[in-house]
Amino acid sequence: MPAIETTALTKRYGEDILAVDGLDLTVEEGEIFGFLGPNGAGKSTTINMLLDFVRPSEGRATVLGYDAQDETGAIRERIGVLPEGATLYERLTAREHVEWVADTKRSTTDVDAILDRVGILEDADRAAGGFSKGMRQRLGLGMALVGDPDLLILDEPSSGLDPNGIQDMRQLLREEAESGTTVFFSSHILSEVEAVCDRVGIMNQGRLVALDSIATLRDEATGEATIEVELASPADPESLAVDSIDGVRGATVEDGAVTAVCETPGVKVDVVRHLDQRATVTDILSSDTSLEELFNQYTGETDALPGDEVGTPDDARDREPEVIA
Ligand SMILES: Nc1ncnc2c1ncn2[C@@H]1O[C@H](COP(=O)(O)OP(=O)(O)OP(=O)(O)O)[C@@H](O)[C@H]1O
Repeated sequence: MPAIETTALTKRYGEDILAVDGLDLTVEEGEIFGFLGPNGAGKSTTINMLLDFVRPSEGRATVLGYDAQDETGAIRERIGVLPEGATLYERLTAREHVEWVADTKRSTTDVDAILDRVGILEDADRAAGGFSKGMRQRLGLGMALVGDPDLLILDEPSSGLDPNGIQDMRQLLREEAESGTTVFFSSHILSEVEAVCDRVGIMNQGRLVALDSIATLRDEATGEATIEVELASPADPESLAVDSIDGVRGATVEDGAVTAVCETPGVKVDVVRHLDQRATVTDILSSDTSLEELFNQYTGETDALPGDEVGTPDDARDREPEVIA
């Protein structure tokens, strides 16, 4: 049974806004799934439909096998949720917040252990009203962990966290997944999800434009890679003949520095071997498609767009103007 399954899930706001456009998505049990997309892509709206905070215009969704609209009680008991901008009660302490969720879920969870896991045990008896953004986020995450949920749904979980907090959060998500919990979380930063996710889905303008592991998405992207090789002494470009290497799109030789643009990252090794036979290589600098470039390719920010079975950014860009960004 998939942890989450949506079928043609659609949400319109009024006549003009198509926030989620026929989403078909399956998240398997035990996965850490990153739900990516730029601002306004439809991530929160999708999550809100899974949680029945928002009713779909069309289509349906199941969560842990239950209908997301008709069986919300059964779902709530088994999931943990960190909604976007989680609301806290200013006068309640951190401990009282977690206890309150435990009561609602009829869970005998160890409240202190949870507060410790999210790094706010020392502040357990302070009112949440005085908490920083990061502490609020940690508390929200703690509330989501109550009752050892089978599925965690987290909307932008690292929002407001400092680098240490982001690191702690990643660790916590990994631990949860190791214990069998499915983790579904949204983010608009690709590098943030790369460290923890098994698969990612990239949303753009309400549609899923990519769905795979980041490694595969990288392969499907342009794959272009650049290598710079420093030689011990200036060399004659003709004698180096870097252009003649299979898979090299273009090369420049300036004094002792050779720069080659390769069709795929694998060609970089051929360039180094080739040069090493003709000159003395003293240094190598290499770069692949950056995560940001990759993300931009899928969300239509550049001209070089990778194809994808699920849909392409071209489709997204070509749609009718009533579809908002
Ligand atoms: N209640 C609403 N009424 C009208 N439009 C809405 C409403 N909620 C969301 N939208 C619109 O739907 C689109 C998708 O928004 P959504 O919040 O789902 O995007 P997102 O991917 O979560 O973005 P972000 O990363 O900024 O949180 C946006 O254009 C947004 O303005």
